[in-house]
Amino acid sequence: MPLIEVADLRKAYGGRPAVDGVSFTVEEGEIFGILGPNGAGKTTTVECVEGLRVPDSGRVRVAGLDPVADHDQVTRILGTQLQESELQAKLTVREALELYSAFYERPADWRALAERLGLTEKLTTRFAKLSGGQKQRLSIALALIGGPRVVVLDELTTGLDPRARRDTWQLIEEIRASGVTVLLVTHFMEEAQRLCDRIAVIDRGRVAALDTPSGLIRRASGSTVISFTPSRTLDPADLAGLPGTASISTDGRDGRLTVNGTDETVNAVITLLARHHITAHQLRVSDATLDDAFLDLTETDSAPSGTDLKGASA
Ligand SMILES: Nc1ncnc2c1ncn2[C@@H]1O[C@H](COP(=O)(O)OP(=O)(O)OP(=O)(O)O)[C@@H](O)[C@H]1O
Repeated sequence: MPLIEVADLRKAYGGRPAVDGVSFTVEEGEIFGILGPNGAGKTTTVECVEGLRVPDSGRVRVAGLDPVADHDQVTRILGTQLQESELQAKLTVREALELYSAFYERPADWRALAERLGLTEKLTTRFAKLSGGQKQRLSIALALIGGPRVVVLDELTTGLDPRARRDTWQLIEEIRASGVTVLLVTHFMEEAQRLCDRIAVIDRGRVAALDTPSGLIRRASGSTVISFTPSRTLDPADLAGLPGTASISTDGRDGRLTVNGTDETVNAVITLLARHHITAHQLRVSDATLDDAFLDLTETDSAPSGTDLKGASA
């Protein structure tokens, strides 16, 4: 039995569907990612899983339990991240850990959790004085304090600097290694690609694709990226007809061409260049990234380019 089951979930606000028939399952031990542009319905979906919102229709189960009807039991299985507004600014780290421990019959040892999350030095620091990364680590500690089987982490690394983000990724991997399943909502492609076993790409309230990161990349058209600066002008139309070509873009500054295609396209591009006696300067052939797949799988007007979709669209 999957640990989380969501089937044909629907939720509308004021008649406007936010989640419009979402289905997925999360197996025990997975890091399962929910990825999508702003307003796609990610938070609404996970809040239905957490029992914080009541679905209009569809089925949601956590370890076979209904998150709304069996809310108390579900909170013992599912750890949720703290919202910043939930903690008093003057509360110290130690007080927060003790307070949250008191919510559970058999809480985890908060001292060990604090040690594992690098918070031991900060036990007497007030919440308001913690850095962004420390607040996130405290939020993870509080999500784990009830000894959950699954933890929901929503936009965990948004606003963190690259080092704090990488530290948090390591923590997420350690959480999974300790046997806790992770449901991760993220805007960051690199994060999803590095951490998740499987990803549901949600777009406009629906699952646009559900696969492993590499499966999503393969599925998107143009899984091989060829880029080069031609020694003289090359008409992109000549490239468009080559086998496997999915898209072509030109950098207006230096005329560098980028072709998304297949392995077959690589050979065809090289043959074409040779035939026209054109040298390809700084020729690079690489695999497409999850970024490329994401843009291909989601509607273009809601999917700005770049790795930080939230930042890019703000
Ligand atoms: N309480 C609410 N009342 C009315 N509309 C809402 C409410 N919560 C969410 N919405 C709308 O539902 C849609 C989906 O929102 P949701 O927060 O689930 O998306 P999201 O994918 O998590 O977005 P983001 O990445 O921007 O956080 C959006 O159009 C949003 O404006």
